[in-house]
Amino acid sequence: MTDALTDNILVLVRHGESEWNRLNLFTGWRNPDLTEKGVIEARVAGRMIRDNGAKFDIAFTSVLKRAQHTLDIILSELDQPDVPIVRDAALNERDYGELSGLNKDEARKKWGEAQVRDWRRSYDIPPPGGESLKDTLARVRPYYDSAIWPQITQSKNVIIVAHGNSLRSLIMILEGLSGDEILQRELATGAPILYRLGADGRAIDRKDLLPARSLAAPPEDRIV
Ligand SMILES: O=C(O)[C@@H](CO)OP(=O)(O)O
Repeated sequence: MTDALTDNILVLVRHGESEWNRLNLFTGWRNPDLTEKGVIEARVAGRMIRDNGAKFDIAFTSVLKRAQHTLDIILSELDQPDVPIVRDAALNERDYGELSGLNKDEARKKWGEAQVRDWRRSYDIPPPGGESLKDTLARVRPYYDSAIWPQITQSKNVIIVAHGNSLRSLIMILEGLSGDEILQRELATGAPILYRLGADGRAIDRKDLLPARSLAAPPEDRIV
């Protein structure tokens, strides 16, 4: 890991806590906004990124409110409100299909712990009518290659604010991880990950900016 920030900086941030994270509901493509805690997490994320000296040329996010709102707050904390923003459904959370809007504990009671775990954290088992992580990667990868990577090759600094599973897909691409390897990684809400990338598009180093205890909430409260 190096402290110096040079060209080809890519920052990933999962949105702050949403209303449905708080209610423990499967969310997917549904569109709840941030809670007050989520707004604070986004502000803290912006300050952590600012303290690391990152300046951005372009931002990418999904078409969902919780990610867009988080990005707006981060850019305002960075005092860079004019950074161009590209919004695309390719960066949306994986579609949870028929589970969308259901309570996660109720779902465990109905279908059993193992089945729900397979839907949530297997690589290639989709929930009924929804997308697996493999399906999500299949739409994130071409978008990364055609829209995001060309910006990075022009030495643009890029920030992406998205969702647990679209970000897992990006991390697989950046770190060259397998489906099994990525499933060990839980992404906390509002926790920025800063990458410096090499010419092959792979990460040269990674810095996780969320300290063990943040002003907003300890990381273990943010795994939802
Ligand atoms: O509900 C969702 O859309 C996601 C992210 O919160 O949940 P999970 O962690 O089960 O993939």
